[in-house]
Amino acid sequence: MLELVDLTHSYGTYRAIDRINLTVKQGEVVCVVGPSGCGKSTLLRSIAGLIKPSGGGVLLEGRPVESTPDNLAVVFQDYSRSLYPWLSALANVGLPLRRRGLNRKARDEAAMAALTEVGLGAAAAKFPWEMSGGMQQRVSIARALAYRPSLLLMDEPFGSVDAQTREELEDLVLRVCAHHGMTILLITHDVDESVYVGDRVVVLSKAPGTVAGDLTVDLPGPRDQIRTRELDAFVKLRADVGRMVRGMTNNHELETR
Ligand SMILES: Nc1ncnc2c1ncn2[C@@H]1O[C@H](COP(=O)(O)OP(=O)(O)OP(=O)(O)O)[C@@H](O)[C@H]1O
Repeated sequence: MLELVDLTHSYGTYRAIDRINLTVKQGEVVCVVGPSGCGKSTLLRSIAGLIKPSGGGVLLEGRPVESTPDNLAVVFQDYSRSLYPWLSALANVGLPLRRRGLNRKARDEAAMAALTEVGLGAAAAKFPWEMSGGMQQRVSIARALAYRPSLLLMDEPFGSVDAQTREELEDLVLRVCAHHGMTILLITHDVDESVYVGDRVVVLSKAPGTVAGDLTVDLPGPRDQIRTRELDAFVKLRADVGRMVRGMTNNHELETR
């Protein structure tokens, strides 16, 4: 459903990402990890049509991405800048649904259902400044989920919330996306999270970022925060991804080990 072909981007003379080739299947959860500054956010912004790549291209459901596609939603790490402070949680979640052509009543119903799904049904009338950071990020996630995109892009979505909220949100996103058959591309610097959340982990090399590794996460589902992380297979995968991020190994070496 998503295809990146030789995707390259430079800021002036500085090359941030270099000939990234990647195919993501419908319904897959793909995590992208890599060292700081390797171009993860540049990659996500190119897929979202927020920047025009200097080379190569992005195909979403067979169509070239030239501006932000309709069938896509993005969740950023910085929730404080992604919600409108003058709108209630309900109105923030309902706003993008105008693009779906829904009337006010249908928008409010869908927004309320999404807020309930993230545990914020009782806070629908609150404004962002009346909510904690974790609650605001839940609202951002509810907004993306309510929109029912075919592709959900997430850039460090759980990076600014406390550890317990983070675990709850990881499980929530996995559950809702699996239920609605959404495809997820999630960027994180957290190796542990990438293995817990992903069906696949794509590792970018240090700058300019290119695909250094692509690992299938063959762990039983549904994932469980305690039991999954105890599995020998989880511990091994986490070590493999950790080595790849540090440039100590690659796919070929892992396959021939
Ligand atoms: N708008 C911009 N103009 C110039 N350089 C930029 C711009 N955005 C990013 N860069 C540079 O491109 C490189 C890649 O940045 P990017 O934010 O994509 O990396 P990242 O892997 O997401 O980083 P981090 O893990 O630290 O968030 C960095 O060296 C950064 O300084």
